[in-house]
Amino acid sequence: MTHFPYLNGQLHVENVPVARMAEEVGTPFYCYSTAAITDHYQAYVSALQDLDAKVYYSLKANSNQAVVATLARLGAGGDVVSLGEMYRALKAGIPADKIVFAGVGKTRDELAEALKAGIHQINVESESELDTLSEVAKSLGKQAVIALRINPDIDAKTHAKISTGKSENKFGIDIDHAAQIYSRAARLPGIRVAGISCHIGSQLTDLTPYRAAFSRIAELVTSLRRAGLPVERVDLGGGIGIAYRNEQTIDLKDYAAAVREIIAPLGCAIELEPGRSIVGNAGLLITRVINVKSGVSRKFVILDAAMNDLIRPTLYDAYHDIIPVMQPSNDDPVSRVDIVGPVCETGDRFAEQRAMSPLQAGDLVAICSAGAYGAVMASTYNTRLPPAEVLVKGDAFQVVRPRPTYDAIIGQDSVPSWL
Ligand SMILES: Cc1ncc(COP(=O)(O)O)c(C=O)c1O
Ligand SMILES: N[C@@H](CCCC[NH3+])C(=O)O
Repeated sequence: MTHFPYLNGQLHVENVPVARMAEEVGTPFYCYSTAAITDHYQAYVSALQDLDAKVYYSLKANSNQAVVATLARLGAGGDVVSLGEMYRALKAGIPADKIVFAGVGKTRDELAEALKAGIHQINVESESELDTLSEVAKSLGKQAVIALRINPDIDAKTHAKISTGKSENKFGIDIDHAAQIYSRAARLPGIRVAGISCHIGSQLTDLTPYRAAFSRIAELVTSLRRAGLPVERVDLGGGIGIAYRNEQTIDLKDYAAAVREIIAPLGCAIELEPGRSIVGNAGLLITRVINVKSGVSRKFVILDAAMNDLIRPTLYDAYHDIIPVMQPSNDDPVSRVDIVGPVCETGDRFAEQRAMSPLQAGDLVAICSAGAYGAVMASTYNTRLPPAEVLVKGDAFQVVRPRPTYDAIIGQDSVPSWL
C-alpha cells in the first residue's frame, strides 16, 4: 500500500488526503494512483527486459481514458475486446499498430473497423471466424494479421467464472485442431497468420497452469514449424493474479523465468496482455457510511456504494479489504459486521462478518484493490448513479469521469408517441 499511505492519521492516495477528495467529489468514487499504475507496468518491463516481449494492457480491466493514456505514455500497447475498447485505446493515444483485438464473438463490423484502423493483430478464436475475417479482409482489399487463439485444455485453478482455458470454456480453438486450422489459415486469402495466442484465465495465483500452457504452446509451435509453417509471434495473454488479502500470488520474476525457459527458445516475438495486475492494486473505491443498523443476529454497516458500483463480491464472492479513511488506533475495539450497500438484493454485500474497528454514519471507508473490473463493470441498477472516477498524481487530483446527473440517465429513455 505504498501509494495509499496513512499520513497524520488519514488515508492518502499518493500525497492527496482521501477525505479532501471526498469533500470535493462526493461519494462514492473510484480513485486511481498514477504512480501505482506506472510501477506495476514498469515491473513487467523490467522483469521481461531481456526477452523480446511487449505489453498490451488489457483495457477490459479499466478503460478510463486517463488510465489508458497513462499507460499509452509509458509505451504500452492495448488489448481490446470490442470496437468500443478499440476506439478508447486509439483516443487515449495507443497507436493502431500497438493494438491487439481478442474476443470470442467479434462481429463483421468490428473486424472491418479493426482492419481499416490497421491494428497490430487480431486473435482469431474459431474456424468460422477465420472464414469471416478472410471474406471481410478480401472485400476491403486488406490483409488481416492474425494469431490463432488456442484452448490448451488446462485448468487455471481460478474462479470458474473467469477460467478460460478448459475445453468446456467457450474460448479459443481446441489445441488438437489448431495445427490443421493454422495450416488452413496460412492458405486463406486476406489472412497472414503470424502466430499463436492463449489466455487461460484471470486472477491466477499459481504458476503451474501457466507452465503447462506454455509447454503446450511450445509443442504446437515446434510441430507447426516442422510442417513448414512459420510462427513469428506468441501471445501469452494476461491473468496474473493480485493479492486481495495478502495471499501469495505469482511473482513476476518467476513468471518471466518460465517464459524464458519454455517460450523464449522458440525465438518468437512475445506478447502479453495483463490487465488486473497493472491496475487492480492501483485503485480504491471510496464510500461513506450511510447508517449502522443493529439487527437481532447481525450488525450491518450500510455504505453509499453498492453492487452496482463494484460487483465483484456479489458476482464472484470476491474478497476486498475494507479500511477506514481515518486511521483506527490500536486500542479501538474490533467487532464483526456485515458491510452492505443500499441495493434491494441480499447479495449486495461487500463483506460478511468482517472484523472492523467502530464505524458510524458519515465515516469514510476505502474498498481496496478496486482498480480492475470495478468501474468498468458498474451499472445504474436501482437508478443509482455510477461512481465518479478520480486520478491522482503526486499532489494533484482530477475527476476523470464525473458522476452523471439523474437527468442524463433518465433522459436516455423515451416514451413512444403511440403510447
Ligand atoms: C483475452 C484476454 N486477455 C487478457 C485478459 C486480461 O486478464 P487479466 O486482467 O487477468 O490480466 C483477459 C481477461 O481475463 C482476456 O480475456
Ligand atoms: N471481471 C472479472 C475478470 C474477468 C476477466 C475477463 N477476461 C473479475 O473481476 O475478476
